[in-house]
Amino acid sequence: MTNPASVGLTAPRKPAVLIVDDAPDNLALLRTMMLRQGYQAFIATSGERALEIAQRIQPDLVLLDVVMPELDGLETCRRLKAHPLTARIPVIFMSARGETDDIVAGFDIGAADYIPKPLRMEEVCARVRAQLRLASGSDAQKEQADRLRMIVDSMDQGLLIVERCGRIQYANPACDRYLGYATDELVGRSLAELVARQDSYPDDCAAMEAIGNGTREVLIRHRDGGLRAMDLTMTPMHAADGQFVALLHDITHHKQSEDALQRAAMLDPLTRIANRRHFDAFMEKEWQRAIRNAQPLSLVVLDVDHFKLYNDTLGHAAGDLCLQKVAQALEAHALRPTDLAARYGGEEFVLLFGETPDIAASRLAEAIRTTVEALQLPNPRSPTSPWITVSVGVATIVPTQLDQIEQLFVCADRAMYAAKESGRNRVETALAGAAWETVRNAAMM
Ligand SMILES: Nc1nc2c(ncn2[C@@H]2O[C@H](COP(=O)(O)OP(=O)(O)OP(=O)(O)O)[C@@H](O)[C@H]2O)c(=O)[nH]1
Repeated sequence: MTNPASVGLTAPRKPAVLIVDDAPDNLALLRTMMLRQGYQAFIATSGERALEIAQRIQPDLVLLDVVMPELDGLETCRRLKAHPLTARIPVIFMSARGETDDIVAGFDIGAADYIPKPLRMEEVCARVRAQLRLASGSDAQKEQADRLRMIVDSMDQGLLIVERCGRIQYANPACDRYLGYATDELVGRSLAELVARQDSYPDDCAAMEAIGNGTREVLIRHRDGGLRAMDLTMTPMHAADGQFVALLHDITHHKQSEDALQRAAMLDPLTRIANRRHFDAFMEKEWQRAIRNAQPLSLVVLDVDHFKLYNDTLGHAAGDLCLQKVAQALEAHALRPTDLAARYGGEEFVLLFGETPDIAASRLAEAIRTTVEALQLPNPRSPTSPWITVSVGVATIVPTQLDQIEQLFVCADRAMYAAKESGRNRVETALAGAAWETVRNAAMM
């Protein structure tokens, strides 16, 4: 029943009471009483007429005589309850018969109350008042429930009501999109099952405890088998002990762009190989690992020969392309997870080879040098070669806590400059044994 007064959208209107009785005296008396109570009063002298009026005006209450010719009160009430427009209108029976069967039958078909005849007007008024109060209360409740349902149904976030052990009691329509299951398929499943976990828990309760209260980032197993990154917020429902409201917010796109940003921050934009920042961080980790495992670490520093001439002859754009090709050739030689090729700046590149002794590193450096030369990128004015070539310095160390990364760079740089000085397009290896000790001692002084 949509009584605008209970919705609170318009000015309160007087409750409307439909009085149905085949006795005109009764009708007149009741009508007067209802008007005096401040209600609108409508009258009908037969069941058929009552049904018509009720559908048209949808009163807030019907006072219905049981004994009437043709359509009696019981049948009228049954039809009122069967019609969607009038089903929720409270009906109070009035009957002189007072027989238990009638009273029971009346309540069974949905009557709200029963008043025996002869009518005592004060009692009639009190019962009408009570029923109107009840009806307006349940209207307001329904209104509130409808509004809540509308909000939950139209939410973009997934909302679940979950028991302490993770059993899902309710899921809103957004969960379908988030998890790939229709809402009724989710009811009864365990939320813990849907959350991908690294560790194993003895049971779902333990898993739910691990998920815990508050917001955390989780990977949700979608029905299609894929994993989706989501924020899961678990809030205990104080009104329902042991139950939680779980809110799911998809952050996959956010995570993807975050990952893309992170990856971009590690790459050199021109050559798409690692940049200096990434290389330095990688070097730091490999350095510490080499100390722990007492393993050799080799650094290769590489500089393009006569690159200024190349740029001046063929233009800066061709120079950029050349650097990209050299970078690809380098990266093709950094194959292990402990290897990394990076552009260190300008036309200078570096490669780190973890767990690689000097002989193997020199061989790798030589392979890189020949690969670049074999690219046959013409460098027409180079006095060294008709092609682009590189000068390469290699340094190897088994680092200890006493050593510093800079020492290794200094050695590899010196070797690279030595390669330049001795004619370019060659590999020079720095510091074996005593020579390395000289640098090590010099660094410690
Ligand atoms: N096209 C291009 N050129 C660059 C880039 N970064 C540095 N260069 C150029 O690389 C050249 C390096 O020149 P130099 O340091 O004089 O050395 P070089 O000509 O290679 O001579 P050697 O190293 O002695 O063999 C300069 O002309 C820089 O402008 C870049 O990103 N793109």
